Amino acid sequence: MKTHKVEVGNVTRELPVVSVAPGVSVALFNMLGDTEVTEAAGRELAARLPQDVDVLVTPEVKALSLAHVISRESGKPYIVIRKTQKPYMVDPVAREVVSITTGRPQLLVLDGFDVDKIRGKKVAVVDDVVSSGGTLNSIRQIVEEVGGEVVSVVAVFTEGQERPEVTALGHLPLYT
Ligand SMILES: Nc1ncnc2[nH]cnc12
Repeated sequence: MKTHKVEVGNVTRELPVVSVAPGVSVALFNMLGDTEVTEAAGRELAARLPQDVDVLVTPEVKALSLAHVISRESGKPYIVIRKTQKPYMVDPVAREVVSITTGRPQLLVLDGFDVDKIRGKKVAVVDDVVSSGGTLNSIRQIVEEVGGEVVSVVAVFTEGQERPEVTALGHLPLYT
């Protein structure tokens, strides 16, 4: 199988290059279950986080453990944007986004319970890979709708096009 070598802090990995749509392949980066990479990436990104950030916001599920490490290292709390609306949510705020890895529309939902933790706050969005920017745009809309301000975006990798607004540890090619 074709692979793509990456370095995250002092850790290296060979990412498998997999097809996600006809004519489109990605170097698949999945931190789930990879303690070493999650810890290395979290420490590196926490060190790059602007001081004035109040709260981290992350989409479930692949970036969740990364947000935990950045939170622990920086002392900033984090909020998780869910992919499904739960019956226990109070006045949820939702946006749809098309995911590059699934090709299907996906829901992003902020529990109304978390709105007060974002309103009037400076937010850093935490993600594993920023590719098309669709997830990022939807999260930005949700944050702004509830009165927060996205002042920083941190991700382990950007992918495809250059994204100077994203603080990342590396860049992945998009194979088309
Ligand atoms: N290369 C990649 N690995 C994992 N998730 C992704 N989402 C978009 N691109 C990705």
